[in-house]
Amino acid sequence: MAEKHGQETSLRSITRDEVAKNNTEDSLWTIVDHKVYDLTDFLEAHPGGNVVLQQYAGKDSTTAFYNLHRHEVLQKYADLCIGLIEGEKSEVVDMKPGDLSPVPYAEPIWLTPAFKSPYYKESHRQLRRELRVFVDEHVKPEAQEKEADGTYISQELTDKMAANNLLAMRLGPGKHLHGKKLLGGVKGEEFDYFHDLVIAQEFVRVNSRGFQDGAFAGMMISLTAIQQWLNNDSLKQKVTDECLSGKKFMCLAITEAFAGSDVAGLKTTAEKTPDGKHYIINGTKKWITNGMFADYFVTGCKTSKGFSVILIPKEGNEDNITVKRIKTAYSTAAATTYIQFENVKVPIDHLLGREDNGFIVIMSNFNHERWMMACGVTRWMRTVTEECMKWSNQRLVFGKPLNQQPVIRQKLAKMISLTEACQAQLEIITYQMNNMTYAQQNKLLGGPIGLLKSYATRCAHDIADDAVNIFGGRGITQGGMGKVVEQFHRTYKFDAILGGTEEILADLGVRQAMKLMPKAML
Ligand code: HEM
Repeated sequence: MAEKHGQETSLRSITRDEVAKNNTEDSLWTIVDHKVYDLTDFLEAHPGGNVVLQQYAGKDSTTAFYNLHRHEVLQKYADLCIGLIEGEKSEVVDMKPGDLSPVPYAEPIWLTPAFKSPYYKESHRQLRRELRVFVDEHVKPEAQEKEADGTYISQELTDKMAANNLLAMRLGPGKHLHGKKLLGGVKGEEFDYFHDLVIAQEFVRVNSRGFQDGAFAGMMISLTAIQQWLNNDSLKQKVTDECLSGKKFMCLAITEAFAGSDVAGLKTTAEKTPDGKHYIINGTKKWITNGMFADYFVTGCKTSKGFSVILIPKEGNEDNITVKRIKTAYSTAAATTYIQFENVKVPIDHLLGREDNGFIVIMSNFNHERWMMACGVTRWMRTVTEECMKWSNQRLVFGKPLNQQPVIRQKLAKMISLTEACQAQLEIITYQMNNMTYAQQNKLLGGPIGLLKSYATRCAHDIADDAVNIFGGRGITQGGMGKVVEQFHRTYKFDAILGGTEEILADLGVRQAMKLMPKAML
């Protein structure tokens, strides 16, 4: 059996003449990137069939191979490699866990050699370095498996993330991190919104949209509200500990079949019992991410004079809560759920904030959620741009690489520019977040963050569109060369809808600006 791909020094040296002699189905060798692969026993198993392999028997198939396969195929089938061509060295970049991509624009400017940024300190760089290794080694393999089979994050991975305080870091900066030592040796106290940005963008690199949302998004957008608004301190501590240690899962249950962004139109009711000690909750919720396996539901309800947010534990209410899976455009790994609450009884100290004042609870929570989505979709856009840069470089059309066509270069220029513009705007806003109190952020950043998310998802729309055209049939095929582009094109709309639609957020940005308008005349 051959050594793992990349360990060239231990590979046997083989001449091209020797390879040429192994050109029958009884012994079929081929050369890819100066390495020799024995495909004799792979002929029948090859997904592209045996005929194409026979056409390259004994020959160098490097160009043909990269015209049709991702490099990861060679990493997966490393055992087929039997040697290295004498006097030659492989040239294709063999990425290891944690590596930065050498493709231009595949990394943000602050991670590009020789470029500088005023925003990132050594601790951001250290966190990113260690986190990328963690994500590549532990999260990516499971994410891709679950994305494909539609099942949920494993307890083993959840535990690993909890042990490294990764669940806690998803909530952003705050007291919940104080006293903790984080990846890269970062102290919990120094964790700021740029660390938060690093976390958000590195996780997106698993390229598994459904899994990513199912595993992390629900808790990220609901536990923050518990921290800020739940009045019962011991309950707050208990729930926070359970969720951040990965023992329990939480989701945010606001939207219904009846209303999404229009919170006033919600129909789930919470009525007080005659003794005033409990709420009785009745109603339904729709599109609730990770609701299938949630232990806690942070739920929007109509109360006597308005809208309130209440924490509903599943424990004790098992017979009164039903969950049904909703199939959406993304993988069922997201655990998107239709929920019914039927006479669910919870003590009144499970209320967040004040009764009938739930609007502020939801609104104050939105800034971080929307900013986080802008971090994510911007990073996705970058990954898709990288895919297009690579593909147009290796794909041969009309006898030359695709990127020799000016029309393709125009598309790449647009993709790069849109991605860099979003990242730049994101970093400017992140810097403001770092220098404002929570109250100032609520007052001043709702509009700018709304405009940022709305613009980023519009850019995602354009990038998805161009990327599919660059990839052709592969851009609409799950698996193989176009798999990342296909997934992005299928799922980028989630960012345009979740957490406030593109239109509502654009409008919010302008309305907030209008409120600040002085009596200035032309
Ligand atoms: C080390 C050698 C090779 C391995 C391990 C390999 C493996 C694979 C795998 C896993 C696929 C499934 C699609 C994907 O995941 O990308 C595939 C598809 C395919 N392979 Fe190979 N392959 C090898 C060499 C070749 C060669 C030399 C040719 C000849 C040109 C070839 C032609 C094809 C074709 C035509 C497809 C279908 C691609 C498509 O649907 O777009 N393969 N191969």
